[in-house]
Amino acid sequence: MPTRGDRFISSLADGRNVWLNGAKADNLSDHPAFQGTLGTIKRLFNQLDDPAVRDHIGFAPSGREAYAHSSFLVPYSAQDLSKRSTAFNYWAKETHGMMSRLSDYGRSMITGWYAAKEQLGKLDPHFESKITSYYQDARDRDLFLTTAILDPQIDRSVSLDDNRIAERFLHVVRETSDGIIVRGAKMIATGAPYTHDFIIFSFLQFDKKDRKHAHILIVPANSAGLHIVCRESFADSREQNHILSSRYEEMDAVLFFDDVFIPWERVLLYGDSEAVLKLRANKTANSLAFHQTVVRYVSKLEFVTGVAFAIAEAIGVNGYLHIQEKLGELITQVDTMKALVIASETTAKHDESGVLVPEISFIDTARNIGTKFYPRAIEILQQIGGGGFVQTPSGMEDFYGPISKLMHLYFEGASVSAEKKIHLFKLAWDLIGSPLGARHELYERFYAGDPVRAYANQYVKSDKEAFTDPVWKLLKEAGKYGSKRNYTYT
Ligand SMILES: Cc1cc2nc3c(=O)[nH]c(=O)nc-3n(C[C@H](O)[C@H](O)[C@H](O)COP(=O)(O)OP(=O)(O)OC[C@H]3O[C@@H](n4cnc5c(N)ncnc54)[C@H](O)[C@@H]3O)c2cc1C
Repeated sequence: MPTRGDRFISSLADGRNVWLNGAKADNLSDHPAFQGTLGTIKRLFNQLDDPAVRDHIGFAPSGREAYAHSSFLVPYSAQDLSKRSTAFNYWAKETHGMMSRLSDYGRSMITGWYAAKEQLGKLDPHFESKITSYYQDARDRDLFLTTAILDPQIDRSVSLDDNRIAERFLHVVRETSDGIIVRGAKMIATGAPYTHDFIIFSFLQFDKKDRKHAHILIVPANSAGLHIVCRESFADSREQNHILSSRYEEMDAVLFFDDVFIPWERVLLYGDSEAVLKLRANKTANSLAFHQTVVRYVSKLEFVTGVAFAIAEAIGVNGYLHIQEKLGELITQVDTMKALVIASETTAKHDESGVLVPEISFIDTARNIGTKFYPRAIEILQQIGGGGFVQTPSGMEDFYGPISKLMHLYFEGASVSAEKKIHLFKLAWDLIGSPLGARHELYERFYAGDPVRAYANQYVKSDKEAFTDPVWKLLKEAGKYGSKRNYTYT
């Protein structure tokens, strides 16, 4: 009997248009660009049917025997929230924080919209029934989801008032009694080649007149006219040399919508720019989804820290003060991120529908600070390993023969054999110097949106008087008691 993972793999043979290196990639599970990653996902999916671990990752929805992933669990209690967190943490640990879009992010967004359906139902009379049936379908059929939110990077200095932009950003070209037809493009969808459905909306600040661009859609990956255009693959099947690239290449893609039909039941909102902005900003969905990103991030920082410790020990530099200072800095990163996760969970509050929502201000802080932590962590790794990363040969096994003895002699480390040291440095190079490693640094800088505007937004959204009142109060008191001059503050 096929396993859940097998069913996931075979479901991808559904006629989707995945483009790689100028050609259509048909058999994804056998394709060198995808097979390692699909093997990883298959293993994770199978865990949901393994009695030894499934309770860490999933739950049995009422009336069903089969487990669903806990990203579909609507949290009403601290226990539910902790179950979600445990599930995110479990898959993140299994993949060393390197797979950011195992669909638990997209699934959490759908779960949030479903959980807040009564409030959100005010935006559109059909929203509640659409999101309810989609949520149940996605949960019970293990649908793999990802988001594609950004509009194509053509010319960021102009807006929809420019026709060149308006025509290329995703918009509705026709409405029929069965649905809408959309044209345009979206960047970037991580995990796109093996996703079932894309959650599509825009970061644009819409005007009322932008109704054709204002929509929130769920688009099946095999929709006719949809092209999934992948970047160059960073997968490398040489497991010993590229452990991370061989199993965690998530793939990013641009989506071309060449007149794609979307049935009304998958059009969550359309035409009302204000309603779209409200749904997009929904705190319940955003908190549940963003919570996953931060839990995942902790695992990644822990992994980088582990690699840094191992490198420092392997070459005997861990006794130097400045190395210890840098290793200590990595621990402060891990602890800061963990503390923010704990803070977001312990200060969670119930929304109007009784859903227990993690505190988003701590999550925003974690996502923002994370854009600086990861590049710094990689910099520390470089400072610790120095030239060791580029002296590493292809692998000891390639050198069995006349210089084998010399290899063992000269590649030996302070505390490890030459073989172990080479493996460790190759793993670290995959993290800091391979195409996959470079992509990860970019990812952590940008996945949560433009970091500059995200930081600025924390100021814009803040309760400014809570900060400035004590300042004015102190000045007022000082004027009254501490100065001969007569200040008058109003
Ligand atoms: C590896 C990777 C994977 C990703 N995966 C996904 C995904 O799965 N789903 C998804 O939806 N998105 C994904 N993203 C996209 C991500 O959300 C965007 O990269 C991010 O929001 C920044 O947008 P942009 O890349 O279009 O940069 P731009 O908005 O084009 O910004 C480029 C630079 O110009 C500046 N700039 C541009 N416009 C302005 C302005 N108006 N005001 C001030 N400064 C400006 C920015 O500060 C930045 O420095 C991914 C990104 C990366 C790098």
